[in-house]
Amino acid sequence: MEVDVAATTLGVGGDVSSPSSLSLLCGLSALLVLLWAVFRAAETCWLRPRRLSRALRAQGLGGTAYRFPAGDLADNGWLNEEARSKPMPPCHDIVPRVAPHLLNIVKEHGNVCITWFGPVLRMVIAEPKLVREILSDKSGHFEKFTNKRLGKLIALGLASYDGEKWAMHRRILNPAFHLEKLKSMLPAFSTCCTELISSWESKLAGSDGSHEIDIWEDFQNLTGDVISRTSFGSSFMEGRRIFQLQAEQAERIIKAFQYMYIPGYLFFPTENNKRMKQINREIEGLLRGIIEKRERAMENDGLSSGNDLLGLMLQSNKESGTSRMRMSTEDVIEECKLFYFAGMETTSVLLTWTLVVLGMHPEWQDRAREEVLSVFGKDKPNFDGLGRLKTVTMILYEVLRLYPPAVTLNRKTSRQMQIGGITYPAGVLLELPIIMVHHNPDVWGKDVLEFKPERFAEGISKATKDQPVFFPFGWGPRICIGQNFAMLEAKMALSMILQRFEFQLSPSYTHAPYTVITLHPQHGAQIILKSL
Ligand code: HEM
Repeated sequence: MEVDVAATTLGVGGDVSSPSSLSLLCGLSALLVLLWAVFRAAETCWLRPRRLSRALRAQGLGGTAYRFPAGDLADNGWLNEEARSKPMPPCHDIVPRVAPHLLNIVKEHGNVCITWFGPVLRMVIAEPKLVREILSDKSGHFEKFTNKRLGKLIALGLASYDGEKWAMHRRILNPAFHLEKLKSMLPAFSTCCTELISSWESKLAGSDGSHEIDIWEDFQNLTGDVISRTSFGSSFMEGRRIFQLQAEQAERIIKAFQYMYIPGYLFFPTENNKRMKQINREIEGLLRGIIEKRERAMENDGLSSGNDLLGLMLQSNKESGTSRMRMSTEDVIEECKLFYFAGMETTSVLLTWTLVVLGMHPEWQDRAREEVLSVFGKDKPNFDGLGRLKTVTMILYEVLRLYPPAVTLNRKTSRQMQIGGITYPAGVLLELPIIMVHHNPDVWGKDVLEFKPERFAEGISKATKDQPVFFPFGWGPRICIGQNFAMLEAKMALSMILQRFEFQLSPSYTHAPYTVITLHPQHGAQIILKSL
């Protein structure tokens, strides 16, 4: 009998179901997968970045890897123990502390340069005009870059989509943020602020007339409550639970973030990874419950969708035409998750720095209070009055300039394109350090590091020498959808505080801004409150 040795060895033409052939097939497949994985890793981490780097360097661009201060990157982003323990004077020159890595690179290589985050190549673009050009995105060819797996654990939604999906979501969400709709949410804002004020008043009642308070935590609770009430109306208690879970999730994400350049890291069965997935499941379950309950009420009982963000979003979705032009329940869940992530911490950061800065500059605190009392007296602030607060608006803008909650923004080139005379291949990640643009003396003047709300006396467009380069809420088509919401909330809270209290920084306060996704006060924000 003749045996086809080659066919048998390879399992071709032989009995493929025999154990040895099967294991050979499995072995071959595993080898192919391994080869593919090695190729992908080499392509992503080595070949592609090097190709991009060569193309950019050939045009005269310089750069180096991020040089962090030596030491751990463990629990707070970029600062090591030594840098962390050093208090900084209460000045507003915070870039060396919050973005030393970017400052070093830009100092050495100029406002447009190459850098590396692990194996990932990024372009740092700190040139104000170019940042504006990129955010304006006239060509429509810039994309966001989001780690979709990590994003899913936080929130995907509007902020991470591109192209048609983004346009559809933005169109559906826009009506919920119109000023008229925000006006109807004002009672929710003032209810939450009243709760905060009452808790401060009761602390003061048991004291000798002044009391130290850490506003950082209080403002996070306030803005979390505002999002819960304005998003979910009567279901806001479930909203509160979501907000607690989201807060824990944010901390865990930060822990995971430092390992994210390891391929497949989120699949490792670490304690942190497992808990993040568990939290995400619980949040999604709660949100699905709230959404389905609301949809049932709208369909079966003919109830109106309500004037909260969820109701307005569902209503707008319903009116959006065919199902292809509508969001699915999963999409709505992601958008609700995003409201917390995009809207809670950013606004609490703004309020915190505002009180800290007004503690450093009591003359502006007095001016703001005078204005608030002249518009509202001791009455509850109303929508029209909040729109007339000029000094308060100037103060909030100046705080957003010096302490932008989102320190850097990012984009990706979706195809080859020219920016500032340089040709960028497709797929280049662009890091836009907003904080450096906001602290650039060439556009803001020599007094750039001083707190001078008067630079906004004639609005944003006149605050800088040339075109506006004020980007706390981004710019262009992807400008923050919640900016009016946030400004209204901040004005309401600040007005109610100024009506009742005066405050100064506590001696126990250490000025230590640092970035953990947004710009936090590292050691809290302790102020001393006195009743007026
Ligand atoms: C002081 C408070 C806030 C600040 C500083 C802020 C900042 C920003 C910035 C800088 C962007 C643009 C990101 C980019 O271009 O890459 C953005 C987008 C966004 N923000 Fe805000 N935000 C604030 C409050 C809010 C609130 C209260 C909400 C919702 C309740 C919100 C929801 C969003 C959403 C959904 C986007 C994505 C928009 C899009 O991509 O089309 N933000 N925000």
